[in-house]
Amino acid sequence: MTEIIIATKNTGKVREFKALLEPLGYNVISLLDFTDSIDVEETGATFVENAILKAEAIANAYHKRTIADDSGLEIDYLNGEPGVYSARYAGLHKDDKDNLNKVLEKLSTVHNQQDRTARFVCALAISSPGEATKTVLGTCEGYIAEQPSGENGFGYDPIFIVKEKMKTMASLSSEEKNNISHRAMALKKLIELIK
Ligand SMILES: O=c1[nH]c(=O)c2ncn([C@@H]3O[C@H](COP(=O)(O)OP(=O)(O)OP(=O)(O)O)[C@@H](O)[C@H]3O)c2[nH]1
Ligand SMILES: [Mg+2]
Repeated sequence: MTEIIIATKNTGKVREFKALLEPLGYNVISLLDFTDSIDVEETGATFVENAILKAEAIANAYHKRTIADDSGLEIDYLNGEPGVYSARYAGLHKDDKDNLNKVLEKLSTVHNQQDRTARFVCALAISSPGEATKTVLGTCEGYIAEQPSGENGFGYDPIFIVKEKMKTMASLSSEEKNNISHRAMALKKLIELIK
């Protein structure tokens, strides 16, 4: 089995990467498997810049092939917010519920669905010792719901209505999400690039 590090501490992401990569023969390890893992500051202005920062820092620290994911939600009415600040939108304590409530609050006067358009974006960077870093981008279009629904997924999934399904991401099964998500789209491109 080919071992690959996913440079994340986000349990939702780890679960999805395992489901997507293990059937292809990859042994997925994440920063949750290291007791001494380093924290990489996300100082980039874009998802791609942050994914590169995380992938290169972890590949250099552990001398192994590493994929990093920087992702988030872009809401058109809010000029692209929360964007790269998605994880820490309501503060550095990084609470999913507080983050999605802040979004609902900011859109509380906007009732026309056409004014609530949004997309999930996922940038992946892959860094291997001695090789140039490669990046890809995946997106998933939708709308912000007026209230949360669904129990699956993580983050903003309960308030993100997937355009293709007209259901919230959190109402989809993990198999359905992993067929259409921003992360799945990006990973498909990355696998083409590295195989
Ligand atoms: O509902 C969601 N479904 C998704 O599929 C999804 N993907 C990303 N996000 C949001 O965007 C932040 C990423 O920020 P992020 O890339 O910096 O990750 P993170 O800080 O959570 O972990 P790490 O990978 O940096 O260790 C996350 O925390 C979430 O709030 C998602 N929300
Ligand atoms: Mg982060």
